[in-house]
Amino acid sequence: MMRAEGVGLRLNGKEILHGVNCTVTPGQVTVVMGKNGAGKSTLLQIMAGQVFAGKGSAAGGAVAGAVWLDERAMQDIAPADLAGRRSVLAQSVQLGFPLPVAEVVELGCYGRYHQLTALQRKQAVDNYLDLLDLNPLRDRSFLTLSGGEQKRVLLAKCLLQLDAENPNLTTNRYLLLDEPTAALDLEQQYRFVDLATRLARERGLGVLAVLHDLNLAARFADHLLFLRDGKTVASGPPAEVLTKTIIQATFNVDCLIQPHPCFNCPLITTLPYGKPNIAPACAP
Ligand SMILES: Nc1ncnc2c1ncn2[C@@H]1O[C@H](COP(=O)(O)OP(=O)(O)OP(=O)(O)O)[C@@H](O)[C@H]1O
Repeated sequence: MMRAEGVGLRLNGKEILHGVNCTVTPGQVTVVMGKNGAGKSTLLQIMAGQVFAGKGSAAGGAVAGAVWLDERAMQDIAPADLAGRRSVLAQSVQLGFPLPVAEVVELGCYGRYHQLTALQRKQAVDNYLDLLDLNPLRDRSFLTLSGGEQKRVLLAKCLLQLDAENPNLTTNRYLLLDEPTAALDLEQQYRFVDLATRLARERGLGVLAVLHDLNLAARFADHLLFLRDGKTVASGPPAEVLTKTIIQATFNVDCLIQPHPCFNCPLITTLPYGKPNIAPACAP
């Protein structure tokens, strides 16, 4: 299990996070939601071990609290070990040179490059290119891809880093996704989250995802954490925390919550305040 306990961060006099707890369980999907600037990415970076709890952050603030990866303090885990235990899809990634797609994906096995033969590396790359429907793009420069295509390439690299499809690995592995569906078309959004969920259910990965879409979260999350201004508004299973009051307190929007007509989860329609032209049946 990956756990953040009482995580806090203050930067330039501003409280970015305060006393936040977050758990990622192998086999499950935890989704973090909140308005822009709520502290979601900061929490994900701290949980990823990119900013150490208990030590000064790169930006100068001290991180309070602790992060545990399977009961070991995050800062005690060697980078090479950490690389095989968790991978991170960042919100935005800049690549300064025109690497072909297949080579970007191959960077995922950098940590165990010399343990694999050239053929094994190629097979691993082919496998994850297939999984993400990227074969037609394999020789294209990463820099020429659309934003959504780049996201899929980077996910393939993250999954290869974890050897995510390998059923023989016994250590827990965690996939941390910061707004993975931003820039994806509707089909790809669904496929991306569906794939992450399948890897959790079938391969036992623990998934932590920052999402902005309440309905994707309602459909796929096992656990939801709502943040506002760096503080926890609510945390729990979707059935408990997807309420009008909590959504209002987190996002400042009103909403209508109905049973989903197709899936066993709620369907949330957000409603702007003060709109007189809402049909009476939808009035909050
Ligand atoms: N070095 C810094 N100094 C001051 N404030 C900072 C610094 N770095 C980040 N912040 C602030 O911390 C807050 C949380 O940022 P974070 O990126 O975690 O938000 P977020 O919830 O992921 O937002 P978004 O949905 O827009 O991606 C923001 O208000 C941001 O401006």
